Amino acid sequence: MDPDQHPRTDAVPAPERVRRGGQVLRGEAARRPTFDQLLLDARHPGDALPPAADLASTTSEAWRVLRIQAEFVEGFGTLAGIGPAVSVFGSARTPEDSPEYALAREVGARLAEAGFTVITGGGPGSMAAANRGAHEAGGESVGLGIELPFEAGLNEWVHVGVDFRYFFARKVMFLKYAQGFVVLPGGFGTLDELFEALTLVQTGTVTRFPVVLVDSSFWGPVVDWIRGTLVERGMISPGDPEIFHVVETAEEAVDCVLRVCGPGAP
Ligand SMILES: C/C(=C\CNc1ncnc2c1ncn2[C@@H]1O[C@H](COP(=O)(O)O)[C@@H](O)[C@H]1O)CO
Repeated sequence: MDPDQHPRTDAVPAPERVRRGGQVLRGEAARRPTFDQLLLDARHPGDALPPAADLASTTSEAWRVLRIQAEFVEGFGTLAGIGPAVSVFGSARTPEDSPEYALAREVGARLAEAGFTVITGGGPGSMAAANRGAHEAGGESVGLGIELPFEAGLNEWVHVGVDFRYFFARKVMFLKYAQGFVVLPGGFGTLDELFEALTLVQTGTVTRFPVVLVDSSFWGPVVDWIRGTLVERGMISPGDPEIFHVVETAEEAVDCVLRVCGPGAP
């Protein structure tokens, strides 16, 4: 179904103005679902079209494939020249006056000083802090934004930004252009990005890829569960917890990245 003809979503109140790729939507039109919702959310009526609408629906699905392809082309084209990079993940909700924000900012700065481009989700909170740190340290700051049902936009510290419509296309970019991940305290989004990275290393899809968790007071219970329950119940191999490293400070995080994948790494 063409997004222009799609019924609006009631998931969130209509914001003033949103962007959908090249479109700018205002008022009631801003309640239309995002491209990712149209693709993935089974509640949308496009999934239960009557037979007469099948042809139109099929044609529209085919066009969607091209839009997805275009997203990869744009991402590859924009990021191809960025040099050694580290992706930093963390909460979108981190307040600017919090210790977590200061930590993310220092991580961004130290990564930039070590010669890494800093890639984040381009949003607010810890993402903005890491981009800000990289910017302030004179480094390169990349934001891979995502179109959400509400207006978000790239934070002001992003030098090179790409706005994605599809989460899965964006996730490929985080990984393809980074030499490692630094994971700060965060919620579902951060956990999703962490476990994706762990799975890819575990399955040998990516190798020599440091995954560094910062702040054991936050990550401790997750790490205990992984090292305890997951290993004891045979859900992962005893060596799998070695895929990630837990550190306390921004300095240790960058040292750890350099140890695993830096110029002098084994
Ligand atoms: C919640 C708010 C804005 C959300 N905006 C986002 N912009 C870009 N990337 C995002 C956003 N929200 C989540 N992400 C991705 O997930 C991670 C953070 O998620 P968490 O659940 O907050 O841990 C982050 O690394 C992003 O890649 C308005 O404040």
